[in-house]
Amino acid sequence: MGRRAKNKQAPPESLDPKPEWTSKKRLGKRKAEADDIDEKPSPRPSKKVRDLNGKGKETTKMDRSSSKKEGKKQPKVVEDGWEDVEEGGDLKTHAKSLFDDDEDDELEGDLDALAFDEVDDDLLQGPPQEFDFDSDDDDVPPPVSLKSKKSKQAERPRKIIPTLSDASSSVEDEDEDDEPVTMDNMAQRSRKLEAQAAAEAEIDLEEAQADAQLAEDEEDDVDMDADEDNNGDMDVEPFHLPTASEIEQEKATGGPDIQLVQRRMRECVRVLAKFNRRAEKGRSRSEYVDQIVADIASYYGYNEFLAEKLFLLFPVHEAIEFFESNEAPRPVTIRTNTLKTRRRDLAQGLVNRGVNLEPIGKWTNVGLQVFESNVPIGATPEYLAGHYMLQAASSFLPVIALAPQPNERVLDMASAPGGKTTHMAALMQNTGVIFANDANKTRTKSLTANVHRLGCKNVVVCSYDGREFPKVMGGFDRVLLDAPCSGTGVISKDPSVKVNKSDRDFTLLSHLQKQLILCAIDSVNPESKTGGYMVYSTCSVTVEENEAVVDYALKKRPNVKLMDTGLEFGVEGFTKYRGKTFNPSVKLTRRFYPHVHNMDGFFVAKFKVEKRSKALAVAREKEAVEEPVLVDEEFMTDVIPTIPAFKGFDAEEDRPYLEEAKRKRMKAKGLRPPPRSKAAPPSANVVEAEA
Ligand SMILES: C[S@@+](CC[C@H](N)C(=O)[O-])C[C@H]1O[C@@H](n2cnc3c(N)ncnc32)[C@H](O)[C@@H]1O
Repeated sequence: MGRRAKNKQAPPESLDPKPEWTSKKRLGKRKAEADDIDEKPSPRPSKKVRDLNGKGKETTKMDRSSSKKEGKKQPKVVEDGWEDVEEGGDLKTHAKSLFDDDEDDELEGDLDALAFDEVDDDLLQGPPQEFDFDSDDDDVPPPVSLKSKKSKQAERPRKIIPTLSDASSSVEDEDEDDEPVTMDNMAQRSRKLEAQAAAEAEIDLEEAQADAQLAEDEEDDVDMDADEDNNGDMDVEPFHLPTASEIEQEKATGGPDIQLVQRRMRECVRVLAKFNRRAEKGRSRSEYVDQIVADIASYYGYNEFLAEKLFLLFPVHEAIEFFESNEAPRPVTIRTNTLKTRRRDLAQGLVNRGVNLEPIGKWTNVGLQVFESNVPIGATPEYLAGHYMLQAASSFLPVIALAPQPNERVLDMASAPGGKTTHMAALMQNTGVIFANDANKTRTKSLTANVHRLGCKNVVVCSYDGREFPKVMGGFDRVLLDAPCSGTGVISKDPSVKVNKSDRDFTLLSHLQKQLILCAIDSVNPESKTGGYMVYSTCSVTVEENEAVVDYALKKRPNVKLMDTGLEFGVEGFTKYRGKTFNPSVKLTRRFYPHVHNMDGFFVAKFKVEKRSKALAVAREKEAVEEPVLVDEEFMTDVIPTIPAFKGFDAEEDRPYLEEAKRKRMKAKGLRPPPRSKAAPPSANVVEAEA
């Protein structure tokens, strides 16, 4: 679809009130059918996802408000406490004062000069090349106007596992959402939302307690499980996994019925939660896992390989939440370009055009979340004047973690189309120098366009393979490697990821990422007076693109260590994953998930680079050795039992242990061990007695 078409406001969709799940639809084509919108209005409120501003805002907000705000409202501009803050300042302090009532009168620049009374959408869209809608994951403007998101939301499949939080999808919020956000009511609404957040926290606590109670009740409820349906009714047919021939038959008849798949997923979740009690006799855990993965793949339209890879990242119940969240769009967010304006002024200008927006949250002093707009948000005069960048909230994170300082020398190793480069330029107040590199020359065009549009004067654009650094240049105070990745964190934006990634892609990507991360580290000046940092990020959630890459870097470069990212939220990185153990410090990395943080899936790791020295290498090696090593029980026989007051080896005493160890080793190699000698085999009791 061309850009023009993408930006055009979609005509209102008619929503047939026929319940979505009454139709006997077959799976597979569900996402592709245009008439789905008519057929499947969501029968209940969309899932509420906790917003990062801590206000408990819901993604459904856009839906509700969009229908209410048809007229071109021109809210009057008032002094409402949109106190803007210096980029790079103390975020926490500024966050506190974000909605204070003292107004900063000093206006920089005059937006009126740009103000258009009537905005002609088509005119504003202009020729395609004027806008950077390049395919970068982070900085893609909404493909259609905000209003059309409404129909996309309505398309969302019903949740498989309803949670308590769904029930609390607040009715109370609706009154508030009826009202457009204006400069008048913004501070007041913010306070209200914060109160709601507190209430939500309480609800969460109650939910957790209720869950705990439920778990306890389930313990006592042994016999009921077998015949209960999801509503607790006793007379439904007990669930059984389909046999191979039943599956064959399903395939022959065009795939399973959607309701059947839903029920099967629900039941598999239930069984896997308490396998020993609920599984059918003779069925293994892996059979249930295989079934639920196959059903997830067909229900949500993934290839089975990726469905399994993503499924395994989470506890079963949470995995469904993750897949669900990929079906809903993330909030549309913009980043104020503080080189040209202040957030308050930008918000004022956009509100005047009928844009419904709010600050994203306290963790950023430049982000705005757009709920609804009468004008295409990627083509307002403010956009064209470079006052903001359309940018996913998640893509602010690596820049915040890197925290580039004025007058530094910075490398953005994979930078197109420049969302993060231009953010860094703003934090550096257009001082110092940023080398914005991208291997893809074509993509550097949109990077250059953004650099110009946003008025960044400290950026040098270049196009090398990142693996050529630091040979081409090095000695940077800070380096950002926002690595090329599979995009498993941005599936809601690019659903093609669901089917176009194979095992080989992940292997190749992980390999490239490992090469790039070493080059990024080596490009840092360890003697930098102000920095010496490297941030690695991806918009993917897979372990091989994230923790495994970071762990590899730690192993290969003893002169680096992981640091706290400084980000206020996010889930700790994995230190163990499916039999792999990573350096314990990998838990300092941060993961971000759509179903938890209501932003794209993302990963951020921050490294401090020190001077290479032999002593450091030895120290790191020692640290690594001193870490507890998990040994498979199979090999435990090689370990000499710890005996208090150990007085040295006694060959005769140790013989049974050594013999036993030898027997096990031989068995492991498939050899037949010799019969045991007459000496008693070692046992814990013997050791204790001897001790
Ligand atoms: C996730 S995108 C970067 C997004 C960018 N940081 C931003 O915020 O706008 C990854 C980029 O890596 C580039 N890339 C791929 N392989 C590369 C390589 N070997 N060296 C440098 N850049 C590469 C791609 O062209 C792509 O633009």
